[in-house]
Amino acid sequence: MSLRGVSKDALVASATIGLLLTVGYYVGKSLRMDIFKSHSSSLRRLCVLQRTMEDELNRIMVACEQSQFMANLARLIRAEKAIEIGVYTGYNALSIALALPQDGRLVACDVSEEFTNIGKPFWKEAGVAHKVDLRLQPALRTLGNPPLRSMVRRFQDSFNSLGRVIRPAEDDLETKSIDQLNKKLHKDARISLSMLTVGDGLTLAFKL
Ligand SMILES: C[S@@+](CC[C@H](N)C(=O)[O-])C[C@H]1O[C@@H](n2cnc3c(N)ncnc32)[C@H](O)[C@@H]1O
Repeated sequence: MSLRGVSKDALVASATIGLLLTVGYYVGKSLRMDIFKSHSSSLRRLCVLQRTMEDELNRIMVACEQSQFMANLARLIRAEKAIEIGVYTGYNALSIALALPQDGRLVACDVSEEFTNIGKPFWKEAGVAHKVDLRLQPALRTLGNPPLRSMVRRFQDSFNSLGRVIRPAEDDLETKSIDQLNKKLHKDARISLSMLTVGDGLTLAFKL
């Protein structure tokens, strides 16, 4: 049989090719969108990194591999809420916010508008600004808020302070505080503890 001189086989073949091309177009489009999204978030992180490197205090920034690891942990436990204590230019805040779901929430605590203003525009560009609840006041005040206390299930903190914590100097209050925290955590039977020598040190404390 033929339709206006075109054979049935030719019609089936052209319809199949048309279908394949349409499916291919949409699959390709969605793959390109995923690749674009992932490139775009890496690019935003790079922008924050670049801007941070221009700051004279840049050595206080989180190590990139530490931030990447924490963001992957957040993905692994499917975290929906997180707290960043000490935002600086917001590199880690951006990594964690990207790892949270669209309706996730990151309470970001810092005392410096000057520091946080450096990275803030990139949270917006990366499409995660709506997840970040920046609180510009001492973190103790923010965390004293009861609803936030219940958010603290698992937490990370820097523990090593560039190795000084092994033998803190008498007048080094900051390092002594980290040393005391480590000792306290070590004795705490309510948590399972893990310490990693990544960046300036990473303590993982999982509430049992
Ligand atoms: C080591 S940096 C944080 C690095 C940051 N997490 C990152 O992604 O690069 C410490 C930050 O803690 C902030 N800070 C110091 N005292 C604070 C306090 N009492 N409450 C909240 N933030 C504080 C400082 O302004 C600084 O930005």
